[in-house]
Amino acid sequence: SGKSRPMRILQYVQNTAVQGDANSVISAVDSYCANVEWAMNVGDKKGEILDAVVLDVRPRWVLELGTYCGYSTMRIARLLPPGARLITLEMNHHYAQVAKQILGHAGLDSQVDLLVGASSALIPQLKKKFDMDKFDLVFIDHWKTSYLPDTKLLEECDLLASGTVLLADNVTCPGAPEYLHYVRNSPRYKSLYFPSQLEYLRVEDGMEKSVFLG
Ligand SMILES: Nc1ncnc2c1ncn2CCCCCNC(=O)c1cc(-c2ccc(F)cc2)cc(O)c1O
Ligand SMILES: [Mg+2]
Repeated sequence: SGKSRPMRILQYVQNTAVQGDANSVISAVDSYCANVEWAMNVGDKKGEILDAVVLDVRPRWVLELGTYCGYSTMRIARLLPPGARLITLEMNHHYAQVAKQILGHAGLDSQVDLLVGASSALIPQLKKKFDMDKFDLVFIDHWKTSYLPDTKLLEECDLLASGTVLLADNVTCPGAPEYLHYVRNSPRYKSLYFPSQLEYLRVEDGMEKSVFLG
């Protein structure tokens, strides 16, 4: 039942996870997608790399590009210091609707602002909309061909400070070759590859952590 894959994930979460317990919601999504049907969440293996980066950065302002069902949104939001904010951008209204409900089940909706629209249209509005200046952490997980143009847009909009961390999912599979070439060759970034596996599968993937040098 459930018309779409995100809807089926939401129903499984509502039927099995403990309301208000983010870790039980994360585990429910992982067990559904590992055992019932695959979905493009960052997953539990790469999720541990994401967790480690969030804990190391202790960010006040976080931007996520590509929400999907809100899985990585939850992983980030549950580790934020008090008063920190996570802004997540999702193109697809249906995905955004499901993500809102999954975040609500986890009790994490107060730290998260979910905007629906194209990242290229929304990024230039963020400073004014949220009265903020720079992001401390950006998690990039949307269209793989948008990684590079949106990184350049973040630079142009003066949303990156010296020390801002960009963490990009899927740089090996499906791959983001132009993005990788840019962050690995630009003198404005210090880049490091974290090898891992594609979510729920024995396929190589990895995440690229790139620190903006200003
Ligand atoms: N606000 C915005 N602006 C622009 N684009 C926006 C957006 N909001 C959303 N999108 C559009 C993102 C659509 C989903 C992006 N993610 C992916 O496409 C993705 C694909 C795989 C995959 C791997 C192996 C396979 F065989 C098949 C698929 C794995 C992943 O971890 C992925 O993140
Ligand atoms: Mg991904």
